[in-house]
Amino acid sequence: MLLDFQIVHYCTIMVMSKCILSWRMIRFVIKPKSCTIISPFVSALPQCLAGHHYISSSCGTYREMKKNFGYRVSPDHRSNITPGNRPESELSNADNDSLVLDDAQYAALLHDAESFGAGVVSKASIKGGVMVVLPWVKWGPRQTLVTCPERVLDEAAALIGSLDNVTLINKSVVKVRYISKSIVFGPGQLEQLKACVADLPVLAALFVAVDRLSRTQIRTLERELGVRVVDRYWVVLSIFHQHAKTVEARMQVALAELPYLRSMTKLSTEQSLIDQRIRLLQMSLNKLLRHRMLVRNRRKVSDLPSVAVVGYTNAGKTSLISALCADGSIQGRDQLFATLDVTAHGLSLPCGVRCVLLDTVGFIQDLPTELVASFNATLQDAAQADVIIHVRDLSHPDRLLHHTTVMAALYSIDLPHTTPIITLDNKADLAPDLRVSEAEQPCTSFLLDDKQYEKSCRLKGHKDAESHTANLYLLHQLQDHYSSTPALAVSATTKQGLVPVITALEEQLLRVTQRKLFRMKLPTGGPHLRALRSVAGTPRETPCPDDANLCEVVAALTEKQFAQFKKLCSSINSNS
Ligand SMILES: Nc1nc2c(ncn2[C@@H]2O[C@H](COP(=O)(O)OP(=O)(O)OP(=O)(O)O)[C@@H](O)[C@H]2O)c(=O)[nH]1
Ligand SMILES: [Mg+2]
Repeated sequence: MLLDFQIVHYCTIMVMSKCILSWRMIRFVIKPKSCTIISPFVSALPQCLAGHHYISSSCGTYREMKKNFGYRVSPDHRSNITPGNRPESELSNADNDSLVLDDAQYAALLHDAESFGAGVVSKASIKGGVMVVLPWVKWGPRQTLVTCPERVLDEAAALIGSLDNVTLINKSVVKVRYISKSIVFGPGQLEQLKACVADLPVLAALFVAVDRLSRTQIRTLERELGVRVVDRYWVVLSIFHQHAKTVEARMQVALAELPYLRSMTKLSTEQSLIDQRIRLLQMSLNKLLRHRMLVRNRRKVSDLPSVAVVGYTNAGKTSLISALCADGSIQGRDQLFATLDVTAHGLSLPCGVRCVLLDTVGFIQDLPTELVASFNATLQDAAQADVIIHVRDLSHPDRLLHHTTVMAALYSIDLPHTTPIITLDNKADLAPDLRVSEAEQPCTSFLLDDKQYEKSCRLKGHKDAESHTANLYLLHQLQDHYSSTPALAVSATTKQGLVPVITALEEQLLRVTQRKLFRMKLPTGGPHLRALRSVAGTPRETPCPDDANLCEVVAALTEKQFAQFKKLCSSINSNS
């Protein structure tokens, strides 16, 4: 989990630039050893939900949701789902779309996919005490200045803390000069580790906190130390296993597991069996991808904007959604990757526009590309969101690294540079002195466009530079980017700073959906008001203080909706 030079270089290129490079091109050009995972994003939202406030709890039966959203709601939310009141006409419209999988096809797909990708890591799960060792490269191009070993070690320990049935019994940093393909620690360090392991008789496994260990490295360490050795990829996969509730999430985890298992076996029969399972699983996922795309297109027609809430794991995404939607049933948890199944939550903005907040899986630094690739089906949904809310943990000492990781992940999914990103510094209650003065600043940023990218390509020269100087230079670039990104200070716990967030969200949604705010006075309960409701959902209505028969209405309308409303009004006027 070292943020080595390559990664820093990669992140910086991403942060300072990007957009004309696709993810594949970036991999080709700079060969990052690892990257960041963003996970199930869903933006498939049906028109029929426009009249509901909380999508996760009141948008129809579970079956209907699955059919119309293109994904399942988290099981935690199932009990909250009550029969909805979708008009029949909308149901049949949706069902007529023969390209979208129907309920039975969808269930069959998920059933097959689940059996192709039946848990692998879970079979070899560990129970008991775990010791964490972080090999830290102290000098050279692989050195990182963005974070420090203690903080990286803390994150590794937090990963262990997020696993059920496992307890952390020891953690330490071992400074190394380099990590070779077969050797992680030098002979002296290995001897020290042996002594340490011998002193811990209850030890179930040793977690070597690097993103990925080779089969040879694992074998050598296990032989020398006499204890099971796992790497960061394995630990994250195990957390995913334990936290993934829906079949879709499990499918994607399985797709990440199988190549891992393949790399750990030498037997060709086992390898070909795994290859076959990967192919079948990939086919199922491709079908799911196509299905999602169709449902997403349908959503575009439905005019219900989506907002992807993204951020580093444990930054407070779920808690923020809970605070914004005032929904106590959504609970954040102090665990890494607590959210692994995407859920959608309806939010009514003061202007009357409804949008959907998508709670997503957190990002984390240094995860191998296979894990990212396996989540491709849902990554694409993130790129389609109308607005991104980036939640940062202001109280975290590694906030610069977290910010970089998330930005790199957003670039990697080819997020259009026109998509507004509202950055929030959450947990401001824990760090009251930071960023407070910046609350008044504009709070939206965008990814850089192609021209800006080209301009920033001067970074090329730094490959040749002295590694430490280059690392320092890159660190400064990252710091500049971090501090120049406008952000709003909030606290999901104390609800401080939520009003500016709503205002910023409203402003961006009106802009991206090309709506304008109209204020008018209409007769209370009259046909004009009904006409407005029929085109604009639920506009904001308040009784008029100077006339009891009128109400003041604020509605956000597109040009098309406004023309419709005008037409309806003229026919009402001509009839009366
Ligand atoms: N003090 C404080 N704690 C917060 C705040 N927001 C979230 N937390 C806590 O931070 C922890 C993580 O919150 P979550 O909402 O689960 O974070 P997340 O980003 O959804 O995490 P993952 O789903 O695991 O990626 C929980 O213990 C929350 O109670 C905040 O504003 N202030
Ligand atoms: Mg969460």
